[in-house]
Amino acid sequence: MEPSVNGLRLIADIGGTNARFALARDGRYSRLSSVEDGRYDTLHDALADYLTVLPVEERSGLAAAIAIAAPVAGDQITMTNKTWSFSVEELKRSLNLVSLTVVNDFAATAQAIPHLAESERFVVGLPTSGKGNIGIVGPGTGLGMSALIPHGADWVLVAGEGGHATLAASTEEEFAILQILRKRWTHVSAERVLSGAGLVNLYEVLCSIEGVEPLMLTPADVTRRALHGSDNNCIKAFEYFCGFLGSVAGDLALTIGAFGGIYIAGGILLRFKEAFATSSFRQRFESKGRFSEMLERIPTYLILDESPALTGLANLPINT
Ligand SMILES: Nc1ncnc2c1ncn2[C@@H]1O[C@H](COP(=O)(O)OP(=O)(O)OP(=O)(O)O)[C@@H](O)[C@H]1O
Repeated sequence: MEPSVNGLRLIADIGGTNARFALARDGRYSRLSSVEDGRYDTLHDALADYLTVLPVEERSGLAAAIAIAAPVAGDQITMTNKTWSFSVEELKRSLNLVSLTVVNDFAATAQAIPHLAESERFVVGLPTSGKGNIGIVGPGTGLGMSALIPHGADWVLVAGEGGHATLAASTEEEFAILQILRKRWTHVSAERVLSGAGLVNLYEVLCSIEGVEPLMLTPADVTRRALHGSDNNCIKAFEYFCGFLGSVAGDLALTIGAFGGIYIAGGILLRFKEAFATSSFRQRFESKGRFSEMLERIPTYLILDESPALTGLANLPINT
């Protein structure tokens, strides 16, 4: 990768709803700008708009690193929960960048973990520290998942698409919810309940179980009505959301042997850390039959930084 002319790195965290842009140098970033993706037709337009407000001396000869909510393999990238699609090579050329690195957004989030300040992670449950493999799971527009594996003094990033793995039920009530969701989609992935849209799906299913007509609610409406205690099905939707997340996070911990902990990212739960801490999340995380004792020793953290992927991109070991 070519270094930038002035040591600056353009970084961008592109989610299914929100895009965040900044300029990084020496592992830190500034000039943060957050916008809704919906304002632009293409990623090129969103990046070009950010670049135009930068002073000329900062915008020329830039190297760039982008974290995107999409599988990253090869030159052509297509976002999962958005219609944006682009060629890495063409984007680099059209924006006049000296280099462009594109990684999965949860790979960049994983890269941020060793750089998080104590104040940016909120412990949920009893164990407060651990050592070893780390798992990351994050409900936002979609459900991201990744792992960080220690390798000598370094880390190996593992980006996957675990949010699209099949969701399992652990109780009769969850089974009833899945039965209804299976009428909508033949494959019910974890993302169908563990995302903004997933909160609404849970609310609608709970209404249908009770035989009441659901209101047209946004994800933010569901959490607001849940936390105000004003709507029983919203309260239950939030509770099922946290319970399913505990189960999925526990599965990730078992799968990768995450003795270094599981980190919860994404733009939803950091707004509700107290309610999340008192939910069934941790009990469900540990509730893994004969392996409960193993889970009891694994810490779980909520990341309080809204875009840890930017910190990850600022620290990505590339030559800028
Ligand atoms: N107060 C809230 N309560 C519940 N959900 C919310 C709230 N505010 C926003 N959301 C939902 O959070 C989601 C956006 O999350 P986030 O900010 O992590 O977006 P993103 O980075 O674009 O997502 P992703 O990386 O998953 O593609 C949307 O589905 C939105 O409706």
